[in-house]
Amino acid sequence: MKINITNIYGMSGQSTALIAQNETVKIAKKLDFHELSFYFYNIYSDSQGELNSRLDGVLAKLGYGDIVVYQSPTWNGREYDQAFIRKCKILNTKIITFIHDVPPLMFPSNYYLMPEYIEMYNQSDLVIVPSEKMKERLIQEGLTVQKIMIQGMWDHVHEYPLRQPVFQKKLSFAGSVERFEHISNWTHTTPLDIFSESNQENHNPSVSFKGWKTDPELLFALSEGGFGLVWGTSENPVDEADYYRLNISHKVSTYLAAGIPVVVPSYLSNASFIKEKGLGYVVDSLEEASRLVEETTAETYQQMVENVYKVSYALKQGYFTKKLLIDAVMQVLDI
Ligand SMILES: O=c1ccn([C@@H]2O[C@H](COP(=O)(O)OP(=O)(O)O)[C@@H](O)[C@H]2O)c(=O)[nH]1
Repeated sequence: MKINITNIYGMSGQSTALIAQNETVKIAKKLDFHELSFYFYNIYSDSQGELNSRLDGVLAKLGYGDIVVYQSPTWNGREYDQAFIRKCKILNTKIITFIHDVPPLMFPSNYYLMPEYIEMYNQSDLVIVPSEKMKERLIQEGLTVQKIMIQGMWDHVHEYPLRQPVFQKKLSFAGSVERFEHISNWTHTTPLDIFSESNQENHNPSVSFKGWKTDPELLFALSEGGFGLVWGTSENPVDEADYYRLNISHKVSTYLAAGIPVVVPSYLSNASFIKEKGLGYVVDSLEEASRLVEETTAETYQQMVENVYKVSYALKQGYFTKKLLIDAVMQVLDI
């Protein structure tokens, strides 16, 4: 019996979906998982026969009774994922569905697809969901799988030599200004560095655009000091779409892996972890975010950096994912 894990290729290197799946596989390989690779393409250009042959190629190494960790979705459309699951079932594999994103919840226009996604999830022996809130939501939608695990945190694996963060009253935001549009209009006291692709001309003196950085560049720049800001797609939390509350944020892990404390909205699904471990501030508005950073003393900052250091080690080594994957496999094996 082998343990396999799916992966995706062919998307833009700036796609967080691709980064998250690739990173999970990098960690899983350290645990001797075998990779099943999907290419991102327009599946509607395939006939049924072509799609079938393509999947047979992907599954060539899959053995009867193996375990498959299916990183969901493949982003090739539900028909592709459904065909993949059917093939896994023919080989009597045990399926661990690792839900990264739930397309019917991401965009209201896709909500009608929910029954089909729930049906796919229900074929699993175990489901990994990002948060407790997502678990509750999917159960409401009809999820019946008995074994459900909560992911809670992304890892951010790296071995870059970074700096020792220095106390600065500064915030950094690493995320697309197209998606988090309001962030460029930041008007609060604390200066904000934005790491994003952007063609906007910047006339805002409180904001400094740093451009899109590669992973080592980004982590090095963040490690200089200050705080990492996490915020949803709406400036006002009451307007925030449900999805950001159900998911877990990648940038939280990026900041922590760079060694800096974070400022996160109270609706973030893992806000309580940030609070309990003293990794930064949990706030209800951007005004509060700026105010708390302004009020921070050098001693408080140093204490936070020390707290972050321990979590940072775990994230850099991929411990959250390793633990999750090992626990998931043990559970489907009833050990
Ligand atoms: O200059 C940049 C800015 C962002 N990122 C990556 O993009 C992620 C943020 O993606 P997203 O905004 O989708 O994260 P989330 O909304 O989940 O926090 C970060 O964690 C980084 O890994 C990067 O590599 N370079």
